[in-house]
Amino acid sequence: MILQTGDFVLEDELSDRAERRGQQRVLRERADAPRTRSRAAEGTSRMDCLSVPAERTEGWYLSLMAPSTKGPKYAWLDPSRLYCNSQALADCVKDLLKPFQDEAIDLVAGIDAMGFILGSAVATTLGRGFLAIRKAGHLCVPTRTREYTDYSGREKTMEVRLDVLRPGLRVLIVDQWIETGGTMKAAIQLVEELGATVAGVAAVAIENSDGGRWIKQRYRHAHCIPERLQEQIDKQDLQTIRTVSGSDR
Ligand SMILES: O=P(O)(O)OC[C@H]1O[C@H](OP(=O)(O)OP(=O)(O)O)[C@H](O)[C@@H]1O
Ligand SMILES: Nc1ncnc2[nH]cnc12
Repeated sequence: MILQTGDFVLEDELSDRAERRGQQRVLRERADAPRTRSRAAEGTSRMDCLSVPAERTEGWYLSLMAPSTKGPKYAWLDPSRLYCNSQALADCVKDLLKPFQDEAIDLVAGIDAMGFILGSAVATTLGRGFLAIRKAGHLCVPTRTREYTDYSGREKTMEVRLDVLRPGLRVLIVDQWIETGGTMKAAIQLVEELGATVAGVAAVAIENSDGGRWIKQRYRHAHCIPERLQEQIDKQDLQTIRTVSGSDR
């Protein structure tokens, strides 16, 4: 299968990650793409990451995500580009908070690393504090740790300090993305093992993987993917990152 996104095509190609998912996409420059611009230059001229459309349709800011040009060992999209746009970040946070309007939340926990950005924006908007759930090896205080495996297939460890979470505390856990769900599931376990309650889970996207569904079935959750795009996210096949909002900006 070949999908076109502006001057790039996404081609099927074999790899470890592809074998796990049964398919693979790698960005390649289109043969008919203008030759005068470098890929990096194309990335910046393709879409001004600071501009805001006159009409902000549902999920408009998703078009600001940059696709991976680095291959299967990397996350397939990079939402960090949408955080550069203050309106996009504000709208993303607003969307993530919609399901929690009537929910008591005492604290927002964000997962290392990109979950810190979104999580702290959510916490500030909500007027709550922020707890960092860290990849192991950084906290210089007593912690509880948990092993997990994420989309990369690698075994990892995350940890949280022991002196914040306690029974009765309602926590919203935020991360950038849920792919296999391994990372979020480990964070949920840490929060619950320390006696606190998971009030909900929020991420830019929650893929309908086994782990993603496990989370969706058990916890109040929020994400930013309009229903019509969820299938493309699940197939890791977002057909156009430039025009998801309906406007070719
Ligand atoms: O659902 P999973 O398969 O467990 O994957 C989800 C995790 O992967 C990404 O982080 P990543 O480790 O790629 O990058 P980061 O440390 O920069 O946030 C994402 O932000 C989640 O934390
Ligand atoms: N940021 C991300 N984008 C796409 N897929 C991911 N899987 C894990 N993190 C991801």
